[in-house]
Amino acid sequence: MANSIGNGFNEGAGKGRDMTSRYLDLLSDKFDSEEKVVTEIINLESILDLPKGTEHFVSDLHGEFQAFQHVLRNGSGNVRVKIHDVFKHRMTENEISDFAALVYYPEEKLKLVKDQMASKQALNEWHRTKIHHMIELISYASSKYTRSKLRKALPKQFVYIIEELLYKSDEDTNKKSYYETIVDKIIALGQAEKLITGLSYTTQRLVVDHLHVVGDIYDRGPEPDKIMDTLIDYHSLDIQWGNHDVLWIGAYAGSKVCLANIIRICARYDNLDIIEDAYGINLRPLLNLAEKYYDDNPQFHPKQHSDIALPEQEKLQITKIHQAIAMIQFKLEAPIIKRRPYFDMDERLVLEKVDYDNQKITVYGKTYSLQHTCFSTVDPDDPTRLLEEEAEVIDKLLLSLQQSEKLKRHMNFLMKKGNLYLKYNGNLLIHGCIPVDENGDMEAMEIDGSVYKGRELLDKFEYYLRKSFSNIEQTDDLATDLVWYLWTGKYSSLFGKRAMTTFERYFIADKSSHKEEKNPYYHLREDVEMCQKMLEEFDLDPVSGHIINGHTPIKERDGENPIKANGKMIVIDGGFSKAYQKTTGIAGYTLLFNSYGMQLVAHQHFNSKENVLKHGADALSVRRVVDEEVERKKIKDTNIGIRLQEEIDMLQKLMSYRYIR
Ligand SMILES: O=P(O)(O)OC[C@H]1O[C@](O)(COP(=O)(O)O)[C@@H](O)[C@@H]1O
Ligand SMILES: [Mn+2]
Repeated sequence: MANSIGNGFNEGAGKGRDMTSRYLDLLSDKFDSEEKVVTEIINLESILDLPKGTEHFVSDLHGEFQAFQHVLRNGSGNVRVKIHDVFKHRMTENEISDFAALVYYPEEKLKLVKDQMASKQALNEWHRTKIHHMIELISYASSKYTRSKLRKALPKQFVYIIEELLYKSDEDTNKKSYYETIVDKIIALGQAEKLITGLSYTTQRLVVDHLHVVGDIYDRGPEPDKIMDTLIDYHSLDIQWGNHDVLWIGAYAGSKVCLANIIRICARYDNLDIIEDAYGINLRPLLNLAEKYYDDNPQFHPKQHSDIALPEQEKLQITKIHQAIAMIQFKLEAPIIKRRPYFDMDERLVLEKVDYDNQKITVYGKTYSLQHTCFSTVDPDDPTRLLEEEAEVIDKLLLSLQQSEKLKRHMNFLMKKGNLYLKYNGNLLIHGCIPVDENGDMEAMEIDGSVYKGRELLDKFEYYLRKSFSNIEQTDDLATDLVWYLWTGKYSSLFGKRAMTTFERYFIADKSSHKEEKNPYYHLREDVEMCQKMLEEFDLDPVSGHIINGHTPIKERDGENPIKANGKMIVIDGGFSKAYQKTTGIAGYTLLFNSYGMQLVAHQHFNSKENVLKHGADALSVRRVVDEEVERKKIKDTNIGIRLQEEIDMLQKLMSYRYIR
């Protein structure tokens, strides 16, 4: 379940005492002398006193790898801030930007400079200066870390050399030429570029200690797989699943309806490459079915994501696939709704509500005409029955999906690092919401004969999601159905709306039918007391804690404020997703939480990599202080601090148990 830290030792009970001495015996294998115990205690105690590391929060990445990696490489502007701190009296703003660009994209920048330099000698000189600047920058950026932590962040092949340069002593006199020789030799041996590249990545790593991804890595954008690969390599992170992420987890875990959804969304956003090329899933059977039953249909044209128009033939093919998989999805929803009455989704039995003779539908008590229908595989007498071909196609797709090694790796990582919510350093991180009613009371949901609400309900959801993931051959058990419920159900903490109107959005012109009513959480979260109540529900301190949400794009353009309830609630979905930037008016929010407090960063737009390289780094992110710490926060005030303190307590016990008689 979501994190909680406890030492697991019960001093009072006899059994606990046995456990403790067994643990201490084990511990004494590692710390087999008094000196080793003492050294470790001193080491841990001094770590507790260091300033807390910087946490970096991002959310709603939606497959936008380029924008994401830019934010990651510049630490939401943090790299530039550090460069500015060190070099403001020695460099112009342009030089600072240029140096920042080198730190973000060292390989490309080095190549660019090499191509521009007039002579080898000039290039060597440039390398020499940059090495010195990098060492200075790293020395500053690492000042709140232990030496051992810094060592882990250094490029392996150069650790010894860099440490010599970092911990210079006696520079003015005896060793001056020694340090100069080191740098000269690096250049002479052709290692300068490698070293500068390594130092750049070290800097990127030092400015952010820990990353939180508050959900929605997948869907809409073109490269979620590259985001996943980047996250897998990242030094320290956690993930709070978004509704789109659980849709992918659900598909991998055996939910055919989740699978139909992910393919439908990929078709809708012209991203079928993710399915076919990135994950190697064979779409041929689906294409054959689509060609047989469907034609052009403007409602199912893919959304363009680049300025280059799609070739007509390709567009037509995607349009057909889009319809084929959407109809399979609507059919697959029906049996789940029927076998799980407590999902309370009868209104979503849409295919059964259609009047096929008159092309009309009655939903939520209102009758609408249908347009652009594509019901050629629907039997009006049994509208939700899959054709044999459709059943075969979805089975084949599932088989192919579950055999994708890359997807397996990515989904395993999502499960390993992910939770439905996370309590971290006193804050509650959650993608969507905590379902509440208009009075602000936790909403209850029945699952399998028992009723759950608030934190208990979320824990139950996570329990079933993990269960489904560990039985991927099960396709219609409760656990698998509940993963789909998390995507679209009324009391889902990830969806946060009463119903998803996908069918209406495709087939009904009247936009009032498209509206998706939000959970009252979304207006109640403006209220300080309500936020405090929710923090208490999760055993967090209502005074110092914050809730950090993603999921709902903040319409900055319309004056909406991402900082709500006096700073208790921070919503960081600003629209990495290009598809949503029109609505939000900005290009994404990120949040930084360092030892001085919390700052929200609003990114005005993400410069393309090429632009950053040619014209220097973008200075366009705007920072807003959310909360300032009265006293600088130290590691001892954090989650990690609590764990370290427990280790110290244990070592102290070991001292008296073993060594002090
Ligand atoms: O913009 P699209 O592609 O029609 O998607 C709309 C759908 O996405 C959702 O907003 C869910 O996605 P988000 O988590 O990104 O909001 C649904 O509620 C809605 O039906
Ligand atoms: Mn979302």
